[in-house]
Amino acid sequence: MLLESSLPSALVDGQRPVWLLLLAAIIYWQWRSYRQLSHFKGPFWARFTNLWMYQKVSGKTQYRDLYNVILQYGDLARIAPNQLVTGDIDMLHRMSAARSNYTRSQIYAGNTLMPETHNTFSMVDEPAHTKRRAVIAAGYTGKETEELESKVNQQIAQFLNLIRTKYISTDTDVRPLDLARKCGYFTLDTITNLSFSSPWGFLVEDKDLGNWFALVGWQFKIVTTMQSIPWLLNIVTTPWAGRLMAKFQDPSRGAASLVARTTQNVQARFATKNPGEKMDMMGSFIRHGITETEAASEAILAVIAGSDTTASAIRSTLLYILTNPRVYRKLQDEIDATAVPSGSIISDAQSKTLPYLQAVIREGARIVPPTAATFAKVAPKGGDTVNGRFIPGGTQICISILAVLREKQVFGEDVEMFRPERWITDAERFKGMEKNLNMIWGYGRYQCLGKDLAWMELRFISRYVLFFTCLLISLLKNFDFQIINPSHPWKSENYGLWLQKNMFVKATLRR
Ligand code: HEM
Repeated sequence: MLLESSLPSALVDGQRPVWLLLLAAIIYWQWRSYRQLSHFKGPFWARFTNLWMYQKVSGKTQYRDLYNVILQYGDLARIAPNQLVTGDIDMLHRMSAARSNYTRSQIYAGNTLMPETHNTFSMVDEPAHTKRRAVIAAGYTGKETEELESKVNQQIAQFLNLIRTKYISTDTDVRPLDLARKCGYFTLDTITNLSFSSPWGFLVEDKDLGNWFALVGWQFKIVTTMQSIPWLLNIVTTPWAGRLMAKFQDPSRGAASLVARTTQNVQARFATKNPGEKMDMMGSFIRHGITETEAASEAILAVIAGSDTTASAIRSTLLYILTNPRVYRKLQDEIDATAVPSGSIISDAQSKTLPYLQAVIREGARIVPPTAATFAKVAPKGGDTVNGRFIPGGTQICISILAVLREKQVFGEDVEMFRPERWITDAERFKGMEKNLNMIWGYGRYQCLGKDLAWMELRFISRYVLFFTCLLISLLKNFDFQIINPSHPWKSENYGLWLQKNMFVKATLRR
């Protein structure tokens, strides 16, 4: 009696069978979704609900939680009713290889940056993705970019100039320098210089133009949150939802300001007599047949993907150098002993005289992967059998890059420690570590297109190392840095991409 009176009236009148049927359907659906991956272990709640993943995303530590799940339950652990996680390099190759029958998951659709226009990174339609990749690939190799090195150098010079003119401290006058923010300015100016032959001027103005850095945190959060809840993702990635959201955005602030500015740059280019004439990334896209709308969406992707990842890599590496006096001293000694004019491009031969710097850069990318998103792929229709276990078709498989970069058999027992010396080893061991490290770029047909630009092999030294090397050499050669607050050196949160801020240092002149 009491129970009946506390139930909704629909349950106690004539509609009771309908409600019971609905309840039975829900229980059956839950049971079925639990059953399909019940032979994979994982956290208890993750077997029944996506809220486990949502909670980890909101906790801003998903990248580490997924690694811990693998440590506890083994590889191919279950992290949601329809999701597994892997840190096994063979599995990663299997899913992304050129002829793999795995596909991208719907999560990628959340990377749409303009309503109704997909970019390479948001395309879930495989043939469309392959076609678009072919159009833009040449622009990303850097081979069609005139004066690539000098464009990077211009920005390094600008960065050094900013520190020299505004942020040099003395014993009596401390001028805190937020390296996190300035590295972001540097990479945004560099990528816009490479894309449009004209940097946007964050460094010159020393200003967060369009409030990008101020607002990026909650914007990352919205994207990753909806990516962790499939039904929400399906709604927000529909064209009408995209149009609706665009209406509420202020084009002078945050991501919308980046979109507006990039679109203006692209429109200006298409308004010229010969839009494909300039030898920069945009010129290359146009020469390879891209339309104006497609060009805008690809340029926005290049600006966001190309700036944030690289800035994170530079910040993290710098933080680990500055907080490890032994490494800092050894590196500075190596740089001082090398006759490289500050800010200039080092030759292949010179690069070989800087083995420790290369080790530091590799170890920096290993200890804090520049991006730690899940990049989930989907098992083929008929399913797949991996190491004797059947993965039903449609299962999403996420990547734990941290598991790849913390593999003890490959990197040694001290995987949690920043120790560049591990890279100075025999060729065989180095090859194994490099194979794992290379996974920071993804693999095969989905691999990062900016890799060549960022880490292009110039035999021994890569262009990423070049990009990076020149900046690190210049910074460490010219200045001494001291973390201002060693107990809170920076604020770092992970939303797949990193949100790193407040990395205040005291910079003093060395020469
Ligand atoms: C340290 C720097 C960087 C890292 C670690 C990195 C990593 C990645 C990863 C892991 C992916 C996704 C792979 C997958 O879907 O499985 C990706 C995609 C992509 N990255 Fe990067 N990236 C970096 C820098 C850059 C730069 C500098 C640019 C542009 C100039 C760039 C442009 C792209 C593009 C366009 C894609 C989409 C490729 C596709 O969808 O086919 N990235 N990157």
